[in-house]
Amino acid sequence: MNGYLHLSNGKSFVGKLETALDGDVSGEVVFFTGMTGYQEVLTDPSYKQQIIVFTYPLIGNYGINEHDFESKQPHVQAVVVYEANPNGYHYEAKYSLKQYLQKWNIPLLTHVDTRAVVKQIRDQGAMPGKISTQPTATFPFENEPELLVKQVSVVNHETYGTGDTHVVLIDFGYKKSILHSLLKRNCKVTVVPYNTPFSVIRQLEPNGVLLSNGPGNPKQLVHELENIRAIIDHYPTLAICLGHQLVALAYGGNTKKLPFGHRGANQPVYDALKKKVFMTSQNHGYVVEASSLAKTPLSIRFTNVNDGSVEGMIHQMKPILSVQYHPEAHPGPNDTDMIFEEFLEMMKAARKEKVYA
Ligand SMILES: NC(=O)CC[C@H](N)C(=O)O
Repeated sequence: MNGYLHLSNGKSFVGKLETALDGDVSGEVVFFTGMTGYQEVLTDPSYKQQIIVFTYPLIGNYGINEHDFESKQPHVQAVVVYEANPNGYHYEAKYSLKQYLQKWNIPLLTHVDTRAVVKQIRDQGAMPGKISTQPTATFPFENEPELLVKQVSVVNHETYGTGDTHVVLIDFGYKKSILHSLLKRNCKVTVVPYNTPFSVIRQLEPNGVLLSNGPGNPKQLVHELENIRAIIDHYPTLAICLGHQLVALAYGGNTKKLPFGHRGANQPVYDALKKKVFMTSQNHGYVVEASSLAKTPLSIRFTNVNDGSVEGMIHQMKPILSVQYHPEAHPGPNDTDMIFEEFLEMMKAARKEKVYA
């Protein structure tokens, strides 16, 4: 049956609705440019409430397996592709793309002119949209403003691994591969809810803290900034994506929305420390405003080569490292794996000096 993607600027695109739709589905329409990695994208909690348009025209070739999930369930609101492979040609494939989405009641709209959709978003920015069986849509769309992080963060503490370096991972919607990047480096990790007070973190006696990625506008978390500031002031910190944006806000910097975001696996980033360009995996719609950092103790270390935006910061005095991109690289190139090594070094140095006990 026909289905429609309606954008809030009034443009509509027809396609074939492959899954059942109980009522219209709304979300922010964003695009992902990677040729592979759709399973990680579907299950990354940072995509919560977003309608994802894949720019590569054939998605689903290798199906969905049991290992590459970034969380226990998909978080995207709906999926728009040109062609969805009805099979999954891989010995580990457990479901086809359609079967997997059907299982979770997530709409799949195929045979949409995805190039035309992306042109709209690139010209006018990521915007609200709706998947519907009706050829016309009513405006305005009722959308968002609830706190998305609350919906994806853990409720209780969860402990993983038995390693000798203890990291508290503050969960704003973490990807499993971030946890795995720590576990494979002999860390013990305690995952805690996004709003865990500093006093509770202190009782856990971590060697370092990791502020995770997560969905939504970082400014939705203004009420948490004082607590986040107290935590990162006391422990070696690695902050990824939403976590990085929160570090900037906690020190008095500002964030703003990018016109159409960075979502893909080949975003070039310049490292001013190593004087090298790395290819990175990314998924974000907001960004730290470079000029807002002038009055903070933070300096820019990484910059996006395409648009010059801030991709990572270091604190001038404290062991705090933050990156806008995804060093865990799922999906994506492993160029920036060294970020986790640097985090381990920061924790080791702090232990030696006994600065942060
Ligand atoms: N992956 C993330 O953590 C995304 C951060 C934030 N939600 C953004 O879109 O910018």
